[in-house]
Amino acid sequence: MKILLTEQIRAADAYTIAHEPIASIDLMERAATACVQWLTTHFAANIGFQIYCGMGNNGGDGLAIARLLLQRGYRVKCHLIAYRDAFSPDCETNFTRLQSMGADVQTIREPNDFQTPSPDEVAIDAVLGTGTHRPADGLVAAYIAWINQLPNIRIAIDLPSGLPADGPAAGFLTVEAHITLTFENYKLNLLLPHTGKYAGRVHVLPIGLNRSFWEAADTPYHTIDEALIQQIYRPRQPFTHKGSYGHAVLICGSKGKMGAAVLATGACLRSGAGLTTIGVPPEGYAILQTTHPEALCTILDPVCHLEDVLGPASRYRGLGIGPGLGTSSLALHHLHQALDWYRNPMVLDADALNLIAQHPELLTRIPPHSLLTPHPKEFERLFSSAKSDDLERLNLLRTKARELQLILILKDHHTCIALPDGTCYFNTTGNPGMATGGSGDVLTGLLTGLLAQGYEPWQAALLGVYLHGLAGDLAAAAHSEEALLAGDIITHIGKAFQKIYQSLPPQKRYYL
Ligand SMILES: NC(=O)C1=CN([C@@H]2O[C@H](COP(=O)(O)OP(=O)(O)OC[C@H]3O[C@@H](n4cnc5c(N)ncnc54)[C@H](OP(=O)(O)O)[C@@H]3O)[C@@H](O)[C@H]2O)[C@@H](O)CC1
Ligand SMILES: Nc1ncnc2c1ncn2[C@@H]1O[C@H](COP(=O)(O)OP(=O)(O)O)[C@@H](O)[C@H]1O
Ligand SMILES: [K+]
Repeated sequence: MKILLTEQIRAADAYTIAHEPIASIDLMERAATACVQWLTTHFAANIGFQIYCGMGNNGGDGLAIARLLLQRGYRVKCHLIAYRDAFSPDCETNFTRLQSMGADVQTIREPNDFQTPSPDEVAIDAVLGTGTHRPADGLVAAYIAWINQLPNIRIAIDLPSGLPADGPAAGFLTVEAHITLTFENYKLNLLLPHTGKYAGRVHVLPIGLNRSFWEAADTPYHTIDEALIQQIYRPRQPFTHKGSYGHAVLICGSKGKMGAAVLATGACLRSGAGLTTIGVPPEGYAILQTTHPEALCTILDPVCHLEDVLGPASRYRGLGIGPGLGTSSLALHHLHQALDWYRNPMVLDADALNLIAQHPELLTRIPPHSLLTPHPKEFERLFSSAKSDDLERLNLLRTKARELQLILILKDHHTCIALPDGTCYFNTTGNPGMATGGSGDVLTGLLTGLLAQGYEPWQAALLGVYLHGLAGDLAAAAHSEEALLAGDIITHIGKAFQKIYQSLPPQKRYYL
């Protein structure tokens, strides 16, 4: 789904109002209703809400939420942060509607007016949304500093107040939300690490903005959604055999790091690849043969040529190299060999990327449309000009993907996939439980196995990253985020495939 920038969101809003037809006040009511539905599903009727509203449309949402919660019998106290003189028209309408119910709205004109709520009440932040275009100051800044020090749960509406939807945000004082209920789709700054951290857990609430406008909007940024995955994913067909699903080869592992090879192999096997061969150092042979009897195993010694031990490259449809490989001269030898032998799109991860960072001349030898899966540190090593600024790094990612004709997968909470045509896809599956050693090795195995099955490299990237996060979410649901192990992600790949399958429209569900 496309990620629209602030001006486009405003235009989508206006287009929906003109073409649906729906009045802007009714669109606000839809947004507030979606929030109230979420809130009443997650909070029992004895919970009290303190709602902090601004004077623009974000504030209008807050006032409408207050009215709808009151109508459902919740305890609600509403506060108007009077940081300017005039309401936006829809905000004023909702202010009047709330007052006409006899609701008490406290007007806050200066910092001394803030009243400390009871700690068990939920604070709703509806002061600023997508209208934010400058750092908060005055009363708004005082509100943000005040609310951030409360022990209460903070739920932001659309955006944490103070955070612009996109564009630079360094030095912007921002509400630190625990939960953000955002409308229609993610805003760019919710997906980037230095700004997204203010949003807490993000839930996207559809409010039915006009689809034809959305689809026509021009933006390089997308989120990977279920609809896109449904187009990519191909269920297996009956009259097929292991040769139909390709032969994957993994070159991984070194002494003390065979776990990475074991994890990558396990994920590759679970991806659905027809055959998986793993090339390991001599000391890894017994380990791999024991842990994964389903995989073929070949010893790669210091003098071997891949052609001699693995046969012609044309036998394979996917190659993954890097997890646990180390950066020794032997590892470098294997990387050179892989680049000479296998001339099709491959997956490069971990130590393969560290070796390339040490020998940048190798970058131009990588087959076009290969998948590189750096985490932020590896990305920085690869492209030393990488900055810590999120937007600069995002631009660099896109530039390098275009320049080198590679698929760059920058792993993070919202992994970002930059394609050679300059488009970017952010993943929305996955959770912090996956911040544990070996999760990335699992991704490499999955991606290699999908390439082997004949998915186009961009399809393998999007499906693999989504599936990896989904398996991680299912694993976290089973084990908790804390106790999640990389191996649990592999165990849940099957359930993740089933979930994708079950989401398909009936005409694409060939088996039950
Ligand atoms: N399109 C949708 O999907 C729908 C959107 N809806 C809702 O509308 C929200 C956007 O509302 P909005 O445009 O009225 O802006 P909002 O964020 O309320 O700010 C108000 C004004 O504050 C000002 N201002 C800016 N920065 C500031 C600062 N740092 N400190 C102080 N003031 C600052 C600035 O005014 P200016 O300074 O330019 O005069 C700005 O115009 C959106 O987030 C969503 O909640 C839904 O109701 C319906 C569907
Ligand atoms: N907080 C998080 N939220 C979602 N996914 C995460 C989070 N932390 C890590 N991950 C995912 O886990 C994987 C970690 O990869 P990596 O750092 O290479 O691990 P390793 O080298 O230990 O295998 C990536 O796919 C990343 O997106
Ligand atoms: K807000």
